[in-house]
Amino acid sequence: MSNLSVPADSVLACRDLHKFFVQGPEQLTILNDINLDIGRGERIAIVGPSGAGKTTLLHMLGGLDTPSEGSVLVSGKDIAKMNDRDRSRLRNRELGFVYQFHHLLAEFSALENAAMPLLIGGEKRAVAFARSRELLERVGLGHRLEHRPAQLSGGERQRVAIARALANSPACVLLDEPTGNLDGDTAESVQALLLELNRELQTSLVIVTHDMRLARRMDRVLSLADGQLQESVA
Ligand SMILES: Nc1ncnc2c1ncn2[C@@H]1O[C@H](COP(=O)(O)OP(=O)(O)OP(=O)(O)O)[C@@H](O)[C@H]1O
Repeated sequence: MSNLSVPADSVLACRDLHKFFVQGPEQLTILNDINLDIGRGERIAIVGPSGAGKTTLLHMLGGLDTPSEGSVLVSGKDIAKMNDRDRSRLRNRELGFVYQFHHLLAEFSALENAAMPLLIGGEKRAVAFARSRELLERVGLGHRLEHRPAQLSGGERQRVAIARALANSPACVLLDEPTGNLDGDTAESVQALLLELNRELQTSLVIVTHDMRLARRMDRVLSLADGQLQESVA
C-alpha cells in the first residue's frame, strides 16, 4: 500500500492520485499518478494545455470531487477517511477557494459575502462580521462594505472573493484563473494583493492559470500534461 506520511509543514498533499472518466466505451485517464506536497506559505502554479485536467486536479485537492484512486491529505489528514461532516468542516477551516467568476451571492452585501465561511462554520455573527470588515479593509474595500456584487467592479468582486477565501484563516487557498476575467491593470493589482497576503499571512497558494506571468510569480510552476505533473522550467 502507498505511504501516506507527509512532511511536517504539509498543508495539502496528494498521493498516487488518479482520475478516470468513463465516456461511452472509453475510459479517459485525466490524472495519472499525481504526487504533490504543498508546504506552509508555499506558492504553486499549475499550468498546462486546455483540457489537461488542471481544474479536475484542483477540485480533487479541494475535496470538491473524489479521486478514482489515491489520497488527498489536508493538513496531514486523509479526507477520504472522514465522514461528510468532518470533511466539510476541515475543508471550511483549512482551505479557501477563489474562482475565475467570483461566485458571490447576489442578494448579500460584500460584508455578508466575505463573512459567509465563518457563518457557515457556526461563528457568532458579531465575530464573523468584525473579521469580514477587517479583511475587506485589508483588501482595500473598507468603503464598499454594504455594496452588493452587482454594485461592485470586476476587480472589487474578486477582492471580496479573496477576503471570503481568507475568512477562516485557511492554511491554503486554491485559485482557478483568479484574474482571468479582469483587465490588465486590475489583474495586476489583484495579483499583487495575493502575493502580499501570502507573505503576510503565510497562506499557501495553489493557482491554476494560463497566465505565465502570474505563474512565474509563484515559487514553483508545475506543468500538467498527459495526466502527469512535472516541474516546469519556464
Ligand atoms: N464529468 C466529466 N466526464 C467526462 N469528462 C470530463 C468530466 N469532467 C472533465 N472531463 C474532461 O477532463 C478533461 C480535463 O478537464 P479540466 O476542466 O480539468 O481541464 P483544464 O486543464 O482545467 O482545462 P482548461 O484550461 O480549458 O480550463 C477535459 O477533457 C474534460 O472534457
